[in-house]
Parts: sequence; structure tokens; C-alpha cells
Amino acid sequence: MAVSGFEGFEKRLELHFFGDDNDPTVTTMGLRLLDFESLENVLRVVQCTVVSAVGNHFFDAYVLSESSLFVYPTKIIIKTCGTTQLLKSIRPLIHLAKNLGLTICGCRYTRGTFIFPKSQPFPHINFKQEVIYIEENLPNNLCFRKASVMPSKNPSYSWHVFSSASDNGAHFSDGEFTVEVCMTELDRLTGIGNINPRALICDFVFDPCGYSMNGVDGDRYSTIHVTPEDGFSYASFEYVGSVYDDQDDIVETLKKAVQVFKPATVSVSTTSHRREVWTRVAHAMEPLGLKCRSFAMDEFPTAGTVVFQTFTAARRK
Ligand SMILES: C[S@@+](CC[C@H](N)C(=O)[O-])C[C@H]1O[C@@H](n2cnc3c(N)ncnc32)[C@H](O)[C@@H]1O
Repeated sequence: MAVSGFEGFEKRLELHFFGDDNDPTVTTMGLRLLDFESLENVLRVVQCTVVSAVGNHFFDAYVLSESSLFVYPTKIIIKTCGTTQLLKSIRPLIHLAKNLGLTICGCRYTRGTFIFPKSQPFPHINFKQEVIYIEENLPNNLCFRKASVMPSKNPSYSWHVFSSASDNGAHFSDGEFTVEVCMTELDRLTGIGNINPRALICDFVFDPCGYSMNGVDGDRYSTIHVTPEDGFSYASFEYVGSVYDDQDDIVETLKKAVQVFKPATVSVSTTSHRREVWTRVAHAMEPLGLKCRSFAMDEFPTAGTVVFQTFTAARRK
């Protein structure tokens, strides 16, 4: 743990793979065939461990000592906080997937602005260094590459995005979107279980404080992580949705997640091929007394449009 305080802001890596479509084990199991020991070895390099796990017909969800890991047949998402070295997982994961007959076709890395940037080890010293490291570890078939720092009015809340894909890397299914919510200066913490009552919950309470949770609902995950310490309190909520869902559900889910923590500042990043998602975010925040202070939008080849919005409580400008 960093001497200065615990770094709540997560680093998030999403890797997509493809294999022989005529091989049913690839489409039904794929990366889920990786044995637990191999996953543990990758996590050891990143410097975290599995603390609890659950799986269903579609994917496996792991709560980590530092956030979460989701393994789908052709997609893997790792989210880690603290001083973990997440990008060091890229090379071993590509190697393990190759042994299963899977080739990487998409990579997306995102993170907010660290509260304690000086505590971050290589290759997370700064975004430029992170991008160099990612590029060095990706194969040449991932040719559409783009890195961007999406600004906000407050420099403490920039959003860092790197995305790359091969020319067959149309890795987001039509209508699917990801919402990443980062909250600081928390006021309370009650009612997490009500955010999605349908989800199977797998969680972990840390000693002396801290809480992590994965929700599993069909083929979709949601995840919440909480660092409650005074002075650097932080919580994140992330979920995958579809534009074909009831649009009011998107608003209600976001409202419930933010109401649990009553944060002073909320930043929300949405990644989607559709416009309607980010407009819903503002509709969810305004009734909670949160005003949009900044808005940034950028296009990423094959990953889609990333919209980054920051909101602060109307009482604290
Ligand atoms: C639950 S994890 C989640 C991190 C997540 N990114 C966040 O900050 O919301 C971090 C919290 O657990 C606490 N914690 C206690 N033991 C820990 C451990 N062994 N590893 C990581 N965090 C631990 C930290 O002090 C912090 O409050």
C-alpha cells in the first residue's frame, strides 16, 4: 500500500480475442479454460490476488485484493487499483490465449487521474509511459491505435484512454455500452444490494476497511469498489448495458449507485456506438443535485465513442 494513502482510482484493461469460429470450445469456453494457477500467475505479476469468485453460464467473475477480474470466452477485463502493475498482464495473457488458439484483436486501457501519482510504479509513472509500454507489448496486427487524455474543468479528473484493434476487431457488440463511474468525497455508504436486485452478488469486506463487489446478471457484470478512508475516500461503479434495455433502467441504475455514496464529485465515462447513452447520464445526475461541470467526447477506432462528464454537488462548486 502506498505510504501516502490508498489509490482508489483503478486502471482498467479490456482485451478481446478471436479464434476458429468452427471450434465450439472457443465460442462456448475459450479463455474460461485457463486454469486457476495460470490466472494466479498473471495476477502475481500485477501484484494482486483472488479473494472470492463466482461464475455462471456466460462468464467468471473474480473479486481481487485490488478490484476485479472478469473472464468471458473471448474477452477479459481486469480492473486494479492501489499500486498494482496492471499493464504487465498484457504479454502473459496474450501468450496464454495463444495456447488456447485465440488471437488478440482488441485492447482498451482506461483510467482516471491518480490521487497519488508519485506512488505509482513503472509502467504507470505517467500516461505517456503507459502508452509506450502497451504499444511495445501488443502485436502488429493491432494497427488502429489511439491514445487520448480527455480533459475536465478540474485537472484532477482527466480521463485517460488507449484503444487499439485489428482490422477484424469489431469487438463491441451492437448496442452494448460500458459505464465507468468514479466518485470522490463520499458522504455515506448504504444500500449497495438494491442497485440491481436481479444480480448474483459476490463480495468481500476488507480489514480494517474497504469493500469490493461483483454483480453477475446473465451475460453482464457490474462492479463496485469502495475506499472509505477520510481524506481520500473513493468509490467506483461500473456496469455493462444495452441501448435495447428500457432507457429508464439506465437512469435508475445510475441514480441508485450514486445515491448509495452521496459523493461531492462524480465523473462518468461511457463507451458506446450510440449517442443516447451519455444523454441519459446527465438525466440521472441532475435530480440528485449534481451539476455537469465539464463534457468531453472522442472517437476511438472500433471501440466507439467515449464521453467523459464530470458532475459536482450544486452546494460545492
Ligand atoms: C476495497 S479495495 C477497492 C479499491 C477500489 N479501487 C476503490 O478504491 O474503490 C480498497 C480498500 O480496501 C482497503 N484494504 C484493506 N486491505 C487491503 C488489501 N490487502 N489490499 C487492498 N486493499 C485493502 C484499502 O485501504 C481501501 O480502503
